[in-house]
Amino acid sequence: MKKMIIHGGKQLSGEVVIGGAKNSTVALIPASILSESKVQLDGVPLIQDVSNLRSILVDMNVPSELTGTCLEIDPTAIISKPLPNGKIKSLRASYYFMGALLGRFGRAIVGLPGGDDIGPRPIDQHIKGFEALGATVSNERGAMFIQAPPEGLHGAKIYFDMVSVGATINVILAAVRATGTTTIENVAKEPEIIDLATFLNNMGAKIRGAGTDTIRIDGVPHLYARNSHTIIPDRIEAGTYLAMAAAIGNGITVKNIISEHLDSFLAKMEEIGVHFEIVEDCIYVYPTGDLKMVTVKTMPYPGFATDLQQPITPLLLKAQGEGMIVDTIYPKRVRHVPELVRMGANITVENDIILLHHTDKLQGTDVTADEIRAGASLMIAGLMAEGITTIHKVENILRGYDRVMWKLERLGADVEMLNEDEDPEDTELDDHSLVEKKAL
Ligand SMILES: CC(=O)N[C@H]1[C@@H](OP(=O)(O)OP(=O)(O)OC[C@H]2O[C@@H](n3ccc(=O)[nH]c3=O)[C@H](O)[C@@H]2O)O[C@H](CO)[C@@H](O)[C@@H]1O
Ligand SMILES: C=C(OP(=O)(O)O)C(=O)O
Repeated sequence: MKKMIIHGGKQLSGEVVIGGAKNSTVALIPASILSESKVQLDGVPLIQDVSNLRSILVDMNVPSELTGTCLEIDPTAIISKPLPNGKIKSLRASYYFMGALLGRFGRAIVGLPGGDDIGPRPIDQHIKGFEALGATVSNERGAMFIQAPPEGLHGAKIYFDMVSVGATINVILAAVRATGTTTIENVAKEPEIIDLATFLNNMGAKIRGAGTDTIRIDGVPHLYARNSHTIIPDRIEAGTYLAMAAAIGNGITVKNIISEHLDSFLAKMEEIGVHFEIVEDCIYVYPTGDLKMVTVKTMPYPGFATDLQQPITPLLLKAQGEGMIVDTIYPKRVRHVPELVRMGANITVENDIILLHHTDKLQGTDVTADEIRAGASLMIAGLMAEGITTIHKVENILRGYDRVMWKLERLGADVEMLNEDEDPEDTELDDHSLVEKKAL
């Protein structure tokens, strides 16, 4: 286990470049096994989730090579193998191997995914989609057994009961090589879904409507990757650095952003009173003055992302007045609150609503990152706080934030990462080599 030590209170400035979207990448890597030729992804974030997915590919005889941020995946000698345990449990998005294996081989045995504790995360809509395509699905000792009929999957009309990113992607992966036409209604509209559809269409798939409420897929028998695919920038990483820039920045430019993907977040920043300027794919955040407290309500895209409610919280603590955060996607996503309270934040949770009050100053202390965005929230709070903040379970941050230590240091932050049992005097770990070491 690792810990991050932050010597807080230093104003940050300069530039930070956003990496490829985690939530695209973790779908694109499983999707690559649908190709019958080599796949190349550009702009891959250097995160633990990517290392873990690559290690799952190895179990299927799919080698991959990471050069800088370019990942080449060779699925040409793939073998159909059950994946009931192991790395599957290490991340949520491993469930995309259900749809991808079903689409490629007509069968999948995949362990139930692990991942962050952010409240209940059922997969009933994924299963409903697979069944509509003709598959039989059973849960045996913690693994999903999914089997297409002897004649293969067939197109179907599917209506999701709720908007789900994961179910939308998983059913696309299964349906893309099915016979006939699949129509999925009430789908998620996230940019990462458009990214996946673009990737698959460039391999010969016929997917229309990604980014709208209804997706139509005409199944094709084979898919071949021919060009390299550049992953869209991570809008959640971008929002995290924008919130950090507003909270503790003395003028920061966040580069490689598609600002339209952050419309609801940027509207909220304006409402709070943050001044920023958008120039092409960069956003410059001015040092902030007086800020106004607001209410944040998370919604499916294009609404305010649940993944950004925690990163924006420390900034809101600087605002005058009282505010609240209502997470309609994950109402139990409040693991950061008791930790922020230990840092002196005036924040409470009542009936799953986070109540925010102006907080004059935060004080560094020992806190734990129980999940990725709670970790981001604590990281920003630690940078704002007086004294030293030690964040435990920092792996939860590294699983989804590209080269975070290096990026923070370049902004002028005084941060270091150590093994749990090490003293600050011992050798410091660097996040890049940490992730790289684990990459294959
Ligand atoms: C890898 C990835 O892209 N992760 C994102 C994805 O997670 P993920 O795809 O798991 O989240 P979903 O969009 O599926 O979840 C949305 C809501 O639907 C519920 N639900 C979902 C599926 C289902 O079968 N049944 C059901 O009840 C969930 O409990 C949740 O309340 O979208 C979330 C919501 O934007 C983000 O926080 C995650 O960062
Ligand atoms: C909850 C998240 O991711 P995952 O779905 O991979 O757990 C997240 O990125 O905030």
